[in-house]
Amino acid sequence: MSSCTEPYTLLGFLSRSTSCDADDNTGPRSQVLRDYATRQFNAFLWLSLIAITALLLRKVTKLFKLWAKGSLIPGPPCPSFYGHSKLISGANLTEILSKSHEKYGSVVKLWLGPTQLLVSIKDPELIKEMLLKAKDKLPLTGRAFQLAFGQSSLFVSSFDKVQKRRDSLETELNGKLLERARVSPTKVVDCVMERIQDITSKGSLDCIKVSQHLAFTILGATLFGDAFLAWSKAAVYEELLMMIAKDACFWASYSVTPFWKQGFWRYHCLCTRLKCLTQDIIQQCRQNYKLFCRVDLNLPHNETTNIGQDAASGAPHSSSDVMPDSLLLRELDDRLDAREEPCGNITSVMFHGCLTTGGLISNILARLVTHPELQDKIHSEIIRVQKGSQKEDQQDVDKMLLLLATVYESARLLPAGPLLQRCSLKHDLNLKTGVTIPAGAILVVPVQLVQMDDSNWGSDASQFNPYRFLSEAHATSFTGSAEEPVDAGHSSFVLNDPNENAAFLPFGSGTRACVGQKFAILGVATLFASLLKHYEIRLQAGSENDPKPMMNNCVLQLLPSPKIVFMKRNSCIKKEA
Ligand code: HEM
Repeated sequence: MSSCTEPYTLLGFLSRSTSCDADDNTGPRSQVLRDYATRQFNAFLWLSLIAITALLLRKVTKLFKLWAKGSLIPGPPCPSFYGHSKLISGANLTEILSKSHEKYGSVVKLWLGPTQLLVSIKDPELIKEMLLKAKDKLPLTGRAFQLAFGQSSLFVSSFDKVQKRRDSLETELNGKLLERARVSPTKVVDCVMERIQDITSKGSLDCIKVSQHLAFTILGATLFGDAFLAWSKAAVYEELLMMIAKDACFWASYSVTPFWKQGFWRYHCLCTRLKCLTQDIIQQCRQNYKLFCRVDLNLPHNETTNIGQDAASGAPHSSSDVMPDSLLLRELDDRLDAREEPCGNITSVMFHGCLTTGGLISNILARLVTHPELQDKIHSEIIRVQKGSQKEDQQDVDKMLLLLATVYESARLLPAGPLLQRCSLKHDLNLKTGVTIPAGAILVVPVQLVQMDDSNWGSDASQFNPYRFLSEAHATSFTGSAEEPVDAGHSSFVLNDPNENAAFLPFGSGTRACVGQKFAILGVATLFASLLKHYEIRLQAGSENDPKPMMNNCVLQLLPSPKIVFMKRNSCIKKEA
């Protein structure tokens, strides 16, 4: 029997074709080829169909699981197919959650649509457990940062992607950078005061404006060093940051990036300019550092410092100033993944740090001007601590208990946002109470409610009372309430660690907690120690003194922002700054 009559496969057919070509005509062979192609194509279609069906089945199973597990969590019944989304879009979510928690307990669910389950937790111990176990952030947060500043390894949804960078940033922030933030406020205050004088000469000054400058300058000076204080483009950088903050959440809320909208391209252009400016300041830092090193090699130390100062366009610095900045910038700028945007991490940290720190400073300013007696006490405390201190230029804020308590209390009463948000992208979350939260559900903590709840903070929970963070040295437990104000200046009083109360959450908690907490608290306290030593801050006559918390540029702030004036201290004739 001829080999040409053997059953065919494509390989067999092709290998035999040359030998058979001579005596066969081409008709049956092309037929065979066509049949073969048809079979392969059919097989491909079948495989695709099976894969798509499996994918859909997986999605449907996941959806059924979400519905089944979601139905076990207490919450108001769904008013329509779209769940409570219509209700939420027209009203304040915190208010809705407050009512739901009152009715259904400490874990409550709301459907934001047929596929989106929101679970809110209000009990501090459960919150602590959830924030430890739920390691991912909502994709929306990651998208907002990515859209503005490109791929980075901070503020990303998945915990695995941020873990390494979080740890190294935390070490730097709580080490060298904290030391630096403790030393630089006098320079920062001087720098900001120049701008404040400029603004007051043109019009009035409000808490938000001042705090934005202060936060921006202290963070910039800490991250980029003294070169930042002499940087001519700093004002443009600050303005761009604020313009981006206005729109960041809006553009990120589109599930498909709206390339067809003109407004988006304007926003994109602002972000690109901000990234270029970040590169510019980094370049300046590096040049200063290189110049400093060159000079350092050739000259004795005293001369080195002087020449280094001249070189840095008038920015004074010393060798200890320059080194940590360069290390941190290298650390943040070092891309873990080739797709990461150069400077993406640095710009993200500046963005988050400026907005949140600015919010906290503005809140403290508003409290100080509406509580002048407290401001006087803090001023006395600053003077008293400084008298006993060896270092003239450094603020010993650890001993300024009332000042620190004021920072804690201001952060408690007005967190950066009304909700902390998390999710567990891959696994269901089993809480000790037996509640199971399905994977992919949006987990929120209504921080404003928790931080103003009588059961966590006592009957004066909604009042501004920094003394709640101070207690007598022999008192052991910290309940959060302080019936009798204590004399903070008396050495027998101690400052309570705010994190001992599980309901203190302005910096979040658990696996994705803010890595800048210690840095922000001590940095802001040091800044106020410098500011209040030289200036008295007063409410401008006729200004609003009962502002309410509202969202402004991505953070909660007291609005309308109180108008303030700065009065120089220790001068016979107090003059307005
Ligand atoms: C008053 C100032 C600040 C406030 C109120 C604040 C607040 C927060 C909050 C609420 C979170 C989310 C926490 C959670 O979900 O559990 C967060 C995350 C974060 N914060 Fe801050 N923050 C402040 C300053 C800073 C500063 C100055 C830095 C760095 C220089 C910083 C770096 C970070 C980082 C890197 C994260 C993300 C952690 C992650 O996604 O894993 N923060 N912050």
